[in-house]
Amino acid sequence: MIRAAILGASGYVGGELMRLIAAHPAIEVGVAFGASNAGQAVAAVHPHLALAYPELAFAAWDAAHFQGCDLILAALPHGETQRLADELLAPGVPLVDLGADFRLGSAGEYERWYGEPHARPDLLGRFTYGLPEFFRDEIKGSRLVAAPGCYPTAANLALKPLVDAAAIDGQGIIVDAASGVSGAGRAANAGTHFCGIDGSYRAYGLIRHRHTAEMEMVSGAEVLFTPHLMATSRGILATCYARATGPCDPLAILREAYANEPFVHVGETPPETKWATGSNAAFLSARYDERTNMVVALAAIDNLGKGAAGQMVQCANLMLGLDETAGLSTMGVYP
Ligand SMILES: NC(=O)C1=CN([C@@H]2O[C@H](COP(=O)(O)OP(=O)(O)OC[C@H]3O[C@@H](n4cnc5c(N)ncnc54)[C@H](OP(=O)(O)O)[C@@H]3O)[C@@H](O)[C@H]2O)C=CC1
Ligand SMILES: CC(=O)N[C@@H](CCC(=O)OP(=O)(O)O)C(=O)O
Repeated sequence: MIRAAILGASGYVGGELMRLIAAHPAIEVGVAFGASNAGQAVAAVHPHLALAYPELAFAAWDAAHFQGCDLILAALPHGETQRLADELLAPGVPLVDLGADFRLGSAGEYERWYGEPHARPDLLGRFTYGLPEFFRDEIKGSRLVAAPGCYPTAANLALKPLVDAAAIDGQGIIVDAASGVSGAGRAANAGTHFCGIDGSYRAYGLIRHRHTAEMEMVSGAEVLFTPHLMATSRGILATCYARATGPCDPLAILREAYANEPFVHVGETPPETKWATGSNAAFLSARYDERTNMVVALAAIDNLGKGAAGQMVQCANLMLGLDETAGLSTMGVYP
């Protein structure tokens, strides 16, 4: 078995990673870092994992724990992987980072969108962007992968084939996407606790949400992105609007682009977030409107699945030469 070290194991993504790895045929948890809960049983923070990890406890941060690990999976707040970079790279084992630290192409772009200078610009060029549907071969040959998170994954899956086929204008694309509250991480604040979200629906991060950068970098188009928070635990639905370059069949373009993709389903029915819950699946649809000459393209994923932990496992499988789908489900939990 490949032994994985998990950073941020006490977080929502960390918990989902451990849930997936518990059922993975070739990967097991070597060490689960969770400094704030060091010494406590994993089940004290993730009770749903009690049967899967009856004896495992969270470890305090210590790079010595990497000894005997063959894979590092980092699910830390952005900034943390830059800070720990030397220790994470020292073991020389594959690293999948889900934070935003190494996703953008340049230190300038990082500073522009994250509002702080990049601490390790020397390493930026060494990471591959971990969206397998577009960068599979590069991921296979990489030791360092920066996996994208939920909003950019959903938007880019819906948009990139349409931009590449020149079916839509690359200027002025609008992405409205709604996220379940787990997208904001484990710690509640006034905006994310029950009373802040129950029975309500709101936009946030207007004009300058940092995920705009990854949407533009991967799709190659100009994007105006508005995230929304919906009163559910999991799920992302991205609804993308673009001016068509002429009459087109966007559904056919998406079907062809993803015909051989194990985790992407393209269908006529507008997708729902619930279809993807607990899985690594992405459900897409699209339409052309003759009246307005616009295309609308939709993507639904589980923010913790294809938008986070599932994506990390899919990348790790590719990097390790395993079956890409190992340990990952294509089926949501429904109803
Ligand atoms: N939630 C989601 O749907 C998605 C999240 N992401 C990204 O994945 C990463 C993890 O997200 P998520 O699991 O939701 O986050 P959480 O806040 O739920 O968990 C983060 C974990 O990181 C650890 N940590 C280490 N250093 C710090 C620090 N300086 N400040 C706060 N926590 C720290 C904490 O554990 P401890 O203190 O015990 O070390 C904590 O449990 C983030 O970069 C996030 O943006 C990306 C895609 C989707
Ligand atoms: C609902 C919610 O708050 N979502 C988060 C996105 C979390 C995430 O995916 O962050 P990274 O991909 O940058 O790691 C947000 O909008 O900031």
